[in-house]
Amino acid sequence: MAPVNADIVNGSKVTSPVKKTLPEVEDNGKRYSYEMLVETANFLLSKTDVRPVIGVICGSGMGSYWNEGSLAENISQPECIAYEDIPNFPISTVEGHHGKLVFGYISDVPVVAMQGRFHYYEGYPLWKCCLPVRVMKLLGVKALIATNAAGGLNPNYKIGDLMIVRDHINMMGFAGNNPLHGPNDERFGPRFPPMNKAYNYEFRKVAKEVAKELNIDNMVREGVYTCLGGPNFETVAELNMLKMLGVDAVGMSTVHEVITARHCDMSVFALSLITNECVTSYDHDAEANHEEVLDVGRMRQDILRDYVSKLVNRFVKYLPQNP
Ligand SMILES: O=P(O)(O)O[C@@H]1C[C@H](O)[C@@H](CO)O1
Ligand code: HPA
Repeated sequence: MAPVNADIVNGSKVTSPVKKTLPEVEDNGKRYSYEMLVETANFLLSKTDVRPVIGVICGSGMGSYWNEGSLAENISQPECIAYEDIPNFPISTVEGHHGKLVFGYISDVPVVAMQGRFHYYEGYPLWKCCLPVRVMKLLGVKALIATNAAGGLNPNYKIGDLMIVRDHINMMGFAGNNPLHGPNDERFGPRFPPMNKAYNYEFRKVAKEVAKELNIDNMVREGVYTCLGGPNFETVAELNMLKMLGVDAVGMSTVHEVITARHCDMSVFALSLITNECVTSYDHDAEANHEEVLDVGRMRQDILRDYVSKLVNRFVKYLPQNP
């Protein structure tokens, strides 16, 4: 029998979305202490003079790469630090997620942006996916803006719409998989944090006002997001179940980041870009795919950049002041 060529499948060259080999993606039960994250934060503070007050996580195709016109491109005086150069940081493995922290200014507000996030399906445990959120907290960040690409389950949503996240359903948490699972360090937050005000009311109100000012309110919705483990897209039966539960948009991120941010008392705003229609009927031919997700991200990058920039500018006045 001829030896198997790992690069060739069904006669064609494999174009794997994994762009980097993972040295050790498993956590092996090892958790990072508060002191290790302080070390990470101090390393970053020694590399830049920017003292960010807002953190932005760029979702798939939503500034997760450095593209002319993207949200990340709109950061002025940018100082980039690759994840692989940051002590204790994971690395990005997903196509369209660059793997850099960008320090700089949006609308004159000091920010730090993640160009590329970490997903559970990459092999990282949830606490490690959310490690950057805790690092942001230690850097002095007071508010998190998490963006994501998501499938539209609400039948009124169209591809290219933006959904302000009003609330989430933590499906993975129902099965006991939670970023706060394990020993609690009170220096970050309480053992039992509330989640009924996870998505800041003022931020959502302002976001709807800004949508009107930018004349994009016809494409801005507000709804409920859920995160599944991925990496496969959902079955028809799964989507119909989620629809019955009141989910408007389905993705593979954000929920655990928001839980981590709220645990350490950061204010949160989240925005989903509807990149595809969720297929809820067996008669439907369409199949979800990552290329479409990235394409819609590119299609909406100008609107998203302008929207998030204005939001940053307006959110500042709602940030908690130092005691
Ligand atoms: O990082 P986000 O949540 O924006 O990425 C979504 C979920 C998967 O990673 C990917 C699927 O295309 O897009
Ligand atoms: N399902 C899950 N995650 C996604 C989708 C989807 O349809 N689109 C973009 N990310």
